[in-house]
Amino acid sequence: MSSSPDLIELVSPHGRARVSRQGAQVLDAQLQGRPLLWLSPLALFEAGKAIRGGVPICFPWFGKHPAGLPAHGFARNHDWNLLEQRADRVCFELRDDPRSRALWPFAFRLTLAITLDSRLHFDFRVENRDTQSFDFSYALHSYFAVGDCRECSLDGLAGRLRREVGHVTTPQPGSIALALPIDANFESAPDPLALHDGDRTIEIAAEGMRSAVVWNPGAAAETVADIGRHWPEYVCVERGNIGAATVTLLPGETHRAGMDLGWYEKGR
Ligand SMILES: O=P(O)(O)OC[C@H]1O[C@@H](O)[C@H](O)[C@@H](O)[C@@H]1O
Repeated sequence: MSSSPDLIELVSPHGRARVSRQGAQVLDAQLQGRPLLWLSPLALFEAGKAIRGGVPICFPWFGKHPAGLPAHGFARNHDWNLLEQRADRVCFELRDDPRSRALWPFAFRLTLAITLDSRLHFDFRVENRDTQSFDFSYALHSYFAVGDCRECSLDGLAGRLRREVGHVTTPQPGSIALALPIDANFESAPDPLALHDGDRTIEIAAEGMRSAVVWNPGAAAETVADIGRHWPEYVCVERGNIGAATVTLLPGETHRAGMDLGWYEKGR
């Protein structure tokens, strides 16, 4: 990918990250010399289309829309305004405009501040600027860079209700082994999650985001144009508020939430 004014590079003594103004999307990040987030080598950079990798923001709905509107909402496809930029921090906003109102008829303001220190922090706010209340769901859809997803496992969701199309909803019995494909929603997942990737553990902590989604399509993604043979290189573990955790905001109210990503060596 060539450098462009729409691409911002964050640098700290602990690592670096690249952020796209489209979607206020972190595209990739390295911490302590190792990749934390995965950007597909086959990612297509087409204006207004979702970029495969990093941390897209799904808003104001999550997943497929019942009326066929764009999956995961529009926030990831729109250019956000740059509010603040420092070496290790960037802050963006997205406000409603005629394009957003054609899809979701509300006045709103989102802000996303991304800070890189020894971890990667996201501070996400949604403000209702309308005269009526609205509901929304959202997720910070992180693609983590792993050695081989089939050898990874995820801890932190044991006992939480696991919802998956075509499966009975039951409590998650223990660790999730990512050797098998999964596309599961956990509407309540209050604890930090631990993604085990070989000799390291990636920690995914959130505040004010009750839900988690785990998506690992396995070999079925071979036919997806912007994933192809690279499917073993990532695991998606998302945090947000979806389903029963959908947020309602009255006029003038603001929803605040955060996510914090990092990794440590096993047996530290
Ligand atoms: O291809 P998209 O729109 O980015 O979605 C990717 C995946 O995103 C996940 O969050 C969903 O749970 C999956 O069902 C979906 O396939």
